[in-house]
Amino acid sequence: VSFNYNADNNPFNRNSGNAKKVGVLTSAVAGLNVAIPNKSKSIKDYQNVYNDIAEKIREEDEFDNYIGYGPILVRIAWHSSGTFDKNNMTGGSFGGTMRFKKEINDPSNAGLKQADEFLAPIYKKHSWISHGDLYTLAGVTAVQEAQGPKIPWRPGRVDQPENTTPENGRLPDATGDSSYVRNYFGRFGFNDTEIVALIGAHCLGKTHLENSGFEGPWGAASNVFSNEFFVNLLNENWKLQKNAAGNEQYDSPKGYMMLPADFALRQDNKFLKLVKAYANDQDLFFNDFAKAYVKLLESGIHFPADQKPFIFKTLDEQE
Ligand code: HEM
Repeated sequence: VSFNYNADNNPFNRNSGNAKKVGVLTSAVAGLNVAIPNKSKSIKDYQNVYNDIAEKIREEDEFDNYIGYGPILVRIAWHSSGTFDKNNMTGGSFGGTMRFKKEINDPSNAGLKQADEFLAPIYKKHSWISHGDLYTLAGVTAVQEAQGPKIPWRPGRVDQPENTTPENGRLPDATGDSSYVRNYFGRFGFNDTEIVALIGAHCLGKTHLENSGFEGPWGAASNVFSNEFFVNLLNENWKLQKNAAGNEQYDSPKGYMMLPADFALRQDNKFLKLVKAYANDQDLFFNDFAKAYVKLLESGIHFPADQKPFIFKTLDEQE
């Protein structure tokens, strides 16, 4: 693959017309955004950002009835990446466009302003970092600090102007069935393993009536990253019922919930096989999740071959 500065001859390049102005290197072949790591920054600088996010998660542990900010940071990292469309190479985490009103006000992003506000002082202190790097690094920090797997992470996303903000409506519909879910993630090029592993992130946090029209947590340990989502999906006694907003969700006697799109993983034989494998083997889940999450956060971005990923230490490992 060769790269050049002239984005104007690439019909798929969303920076067409202003790429020269903002100085972004783009791939003439694939339409990928090329990461430009800040040469004056080392892993130490990014570990400092990681530590500030991690310490703030610890300090503000009362958020959302003591679930804390971890889950909502994982969600903002995923939603800032989840706008990617490989068919026209638009959207994704590269441009940091979640910082603009149009994207943060997408009904699918309801509630994520709280994550943005949480990150504002971190950005103020480390204002050399791009928004795309900050949102994705926050998602990496949150998974690791919740005792999840190590997530190798690469910097170099570059803030893009407001007119590159993708249109609303690119995030998934929680009422979808298994073919909807498979088809939706096909837009990123994800296979069944990647799809099922990614949705296992629903071990974290909860749904909120005021955000999504659904209510309740997926399990008991909402701020610990584990395979509990899969264990509960298989073993709880689920009942489809209408919630207070009039939307159908699956509820269990223990007070857990599943979205129709979560439950779809039980209703398709190929998905179900993976659900069982992850319920039986947390290490397998951690391994597959880490790979798929990296791919999600890097959707639409080309990283130069010599750009080695950073692996951050957790706060516990630094004590
Ligand atoms: C079919 C795909 C998916 C659907 C339909 C879906 C839908 C939802 C919905 C409706 C909520 C509740 C939002 C609220 O009411 O506050 C939610 C929360 C969440 N989602 Fe997903 N999601 C999907 C995939 C993912 C993926 C791929 C990840 C991450 C890798 C993820 C991570 C989370 C997390 C951590 C929360 C909890 C946020 C909190 O506690 O505030 N989800 N999701």
